[in-house]
Amino acid sequence: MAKKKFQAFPFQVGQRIDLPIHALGEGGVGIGRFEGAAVFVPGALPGETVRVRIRYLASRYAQAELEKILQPSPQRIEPPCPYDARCGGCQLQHLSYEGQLEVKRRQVADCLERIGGFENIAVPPVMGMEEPWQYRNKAAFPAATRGGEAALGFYATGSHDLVPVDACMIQQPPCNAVLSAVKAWMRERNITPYDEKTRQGRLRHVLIRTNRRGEFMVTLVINCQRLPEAAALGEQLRGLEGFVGLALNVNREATNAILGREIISVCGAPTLAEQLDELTFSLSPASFFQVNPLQTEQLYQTALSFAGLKGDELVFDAYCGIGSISLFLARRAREVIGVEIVRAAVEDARDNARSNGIRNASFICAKAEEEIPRLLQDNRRPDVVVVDPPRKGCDAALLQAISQARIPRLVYVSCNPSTLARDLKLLCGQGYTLQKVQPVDLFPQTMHVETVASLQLEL
Ligand SMILES: C[S@@+](CC[C@H](N)C(=O)[O-])C[C@H]1O[C@@H](n2cnc3c(N)ncnc32)[C@H](O)[C@@H]1O
Repeated sequence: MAKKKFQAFPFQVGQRIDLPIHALGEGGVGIGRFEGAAVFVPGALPGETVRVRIRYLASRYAQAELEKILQPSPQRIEPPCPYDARCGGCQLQHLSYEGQLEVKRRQVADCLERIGGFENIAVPPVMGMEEPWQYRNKAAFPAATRGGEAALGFYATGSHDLVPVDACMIQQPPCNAVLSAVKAWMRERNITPYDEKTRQGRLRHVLIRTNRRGEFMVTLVINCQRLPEAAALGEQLRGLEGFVGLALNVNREATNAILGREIISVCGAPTLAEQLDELTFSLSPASFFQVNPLQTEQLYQTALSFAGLKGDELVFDAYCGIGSISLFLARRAREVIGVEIVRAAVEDARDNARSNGIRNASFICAKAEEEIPRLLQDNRRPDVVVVDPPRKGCDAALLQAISQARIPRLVYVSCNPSTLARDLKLLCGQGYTLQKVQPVDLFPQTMHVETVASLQLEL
């Protein structure tokens, strides 16, 4: 059954209206209201008045195309990246960095108020970067044929249309030189890009992982079992400063997942090392790792300070990934137990603990919502629980178990302010008080924001 349209849209498709923009929504889309109806306008900024053409009426909102900026925001700037209008990677390059941080602060405050019902919580300024460029340590460039030529680039927003790129301004420096070398090799060796429709072509993605020491590792995701020409690429990459390794990843499935299971080393080392604070992490092509190491240190230091550890605590780290937060905490706690659903990440976490000489952190491969209640039933009572769930937030069963066990302190690290606000509301309905929140900018030029919240059990 077709969804009922908003009762009284005061306009029709194709109509032009002038609209003040008051907020940014998901994906950095400007939001305005016209006679009560919400209108989404890509490219428009809060504080602007814009002329738009209505393109689409959904059940509760309209989408419109920006035709003219009648009154620009003082925070509007010329996007420095030449691919900005087409590439789907960044959404906020047309907004000054100061403006980006304020938009993110307001987004967190708005979710806490609207979804969480927290009216009196002060959201401090977002912890931003001094230099909000060249921060990413990982890029996955899809390959495709464009204009009869093999190309690497990024997809346009909401599509699989490749925008060929020569350089990306948010990647750490070695990435762009490596990208050029791989593209030259593709042309010289006639490496055919994968075609999603025909499922023909050999190269699907090029993954470039870098670190703050200027080192890099390349993984070619291929739609075949072997790629003999990769040896020649290995030779060329060895000539670039910072080369660590080249690997193949076989992915022959008709899937949107970038990586397949099999990884074959071509030359060099199979992992790249990255340092966070004094901890060293060894990253294989498939390992999850935060993409902005400098800001990850800020995020984890904030979580650590919110945890208020004195040295004799037992801490649970739910959704621990490769154990990076756990290892940060373990240096200040008696014991840390991390719980993570992905087996390979748990193995990485154990290796990382070993290689950093940390003996008081252990890792369990399980669903947090099942394992943590089990640990609590076995009388393992933590002093602090840290949670860092995926975008959908924590499973309600986990939050229920934590509050029933009356765990004194909780630190919530979140990549989604909406689900954070939902979960904080639930916890505060069960005896916790929200003490403070701190947003941290791990993804400059994009709409994403991380937030750390601290909760205390009311006595
Ligand atoms: C946002 S990441 C956090 C990773 C880690 N704390 C870090 O900072 O690198 C969320 C993690 O939760 C894991 N995960 C997803 N669902 C889970 C579940 N039900 N139980 C345990 N872990 C889960 C994912 O595999 C992922 O590693």
